[in-house]
Amino acid sequence: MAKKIAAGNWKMNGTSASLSELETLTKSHSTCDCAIVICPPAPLLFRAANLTQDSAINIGAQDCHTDQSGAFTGDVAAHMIADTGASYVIVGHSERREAYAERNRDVRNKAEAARDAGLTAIVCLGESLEDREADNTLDIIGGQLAGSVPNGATADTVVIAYEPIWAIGTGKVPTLDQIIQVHDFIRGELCARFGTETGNQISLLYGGSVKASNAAEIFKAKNVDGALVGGASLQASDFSPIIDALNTA
Ligand SMILES: O=C(CO)COP(=O)(O)O
Repeated sequence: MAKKIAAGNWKMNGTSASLSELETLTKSHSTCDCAIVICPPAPLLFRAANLTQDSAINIGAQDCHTDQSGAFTGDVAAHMIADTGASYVIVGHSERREAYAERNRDVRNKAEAARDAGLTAIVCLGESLEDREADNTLDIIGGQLAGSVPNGATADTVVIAYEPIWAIGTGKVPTLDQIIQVHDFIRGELCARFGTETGNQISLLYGGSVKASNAAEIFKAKNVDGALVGGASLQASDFSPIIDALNTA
């Protein structure tokens, strides 16, 4: 059985004042059947990790570099993220694939760097609207999965997030059948590549316009082990009911 995970991606939102949202979450979810992960902007990682130490909340970064050190101005290495006390890192988010031309090979290298630093990589996959309309969704997802996930992946080193690009921040959500089709496909590919035991243990998250009002419905789907939430993770009052929906799913 895969671990259930409620993950929040704050993207480029939040300052030290936002740590109060984390404090609220820590208090309202002192115990939890699922893993809760909050990924704030890099400058908040250290304080966020300190604040949530010994709580049910885990902290993650939103990206890492492939190398350990060097002349990469502005970049952050995976072991530096681990050094803040964070335990997860998102890699290959569609916003980075697009804005920074990250290819599958880059994403895989980042996921390997994360693994080597002791972090769990949340590897993001997702098709564009154009891909979906051309009926290429499974081809695209299959290619991203094969190219972005390192060999020897385990449930401790990799989590997969399926985020259709057209559903991110748009309020548009795929039908349950569309989510199920892609998640079943990903599960099958993982089992074929890593064996049934490991393939079934790797958590598969859905992301794209998840809100308190639709979370319970999405979590009903087989092979949906949780969510990667953007906008609705910024306020504890919006994210808490999503965590509760996952807990009771
Ligand atoms: O990109 C996302 C999470 O990584 C999803 O963002 P929204 O939940 O704001 O659609």
